[in-house]
Amino acid sequence: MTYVEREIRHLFGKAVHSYGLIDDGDRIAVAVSGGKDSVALLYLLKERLKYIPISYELRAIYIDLGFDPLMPEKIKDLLERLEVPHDIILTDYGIRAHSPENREHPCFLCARLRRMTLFKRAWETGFPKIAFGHNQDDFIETFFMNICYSGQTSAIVPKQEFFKGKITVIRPMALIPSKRISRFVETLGLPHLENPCPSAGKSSRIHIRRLLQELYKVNDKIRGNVYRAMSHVNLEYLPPPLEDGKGDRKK
Ligand SMILES: Nc1ncnc2c1ncn2[C@@H]1O[C@H](COP(=O)(O)OP(=O)(O)OP(=O)(O)O)[C@@H](O)[C@H]1O
Repeated sequence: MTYVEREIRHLFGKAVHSYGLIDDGDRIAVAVSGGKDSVALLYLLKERLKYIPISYELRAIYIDLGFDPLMPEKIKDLLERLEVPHDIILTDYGIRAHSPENREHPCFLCARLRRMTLFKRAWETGFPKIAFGHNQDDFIETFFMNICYSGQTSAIVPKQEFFKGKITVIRPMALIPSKRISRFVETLGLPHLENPCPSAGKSSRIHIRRLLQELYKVNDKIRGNVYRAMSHVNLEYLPPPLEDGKGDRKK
């Protein structure tokens, strides 16, 4: 086994255990876009079943966004090669998000519609736990995006409940940097597809990504430190909200 394979399996297992992501008997819908992250996620979730004492059921869900008519067939082929039962849902969300009818950023509308459809299908098919392929860089970039563009300290989380616990979202790739996933996918020769979205690689996230890459070049500990900083918050050394009026943080 290569170093990257060992490393990825270790980080994946660490996230699953530390954040309590998977229970015996879970029925997990895996949100698969066909990109490297979600393909690696599906592969790792399936592979783990062979050597862990608990069991769970997997079902992949792909939401086609209407950009490329060949995509659904390509995804079907990919999911058949990975031997995972799947649902392919055809929509025009990507096209609608890029049409003049939409006044907001295409990514906002598209992501919202995609998520709603994913939740609905997962719930209807009896797979109330949904796994997403967000990697460690996605966590960090979202953290900086929210600070820079929304003025709030928040990010995405490894485990989150919706609708009073009816749906649980998990992100088992939380501790794995994007580049390591690419290396893993290439080493194992896992099938994956390019994202056909015209906005892919054009969002304001790219500026943040470039900035962070520069920082990581200076010191490779920065990535891990930023990730840790998201769960080590010292509120006493952060200014209270201005609207509070008393200079105190509400208890
Ligand atoms: N069209 C889709 N259908 C189903 N799930 C999706 C789709 N697009 C994205 N997802 C899910 O949302 C996660 C984050 O989406 P994002 O657009 O940030 O993809 P990404 O970082 O390029 O990941 P990937 O390499 O898996 O495409 C994906 O890893 C996947 O789990």
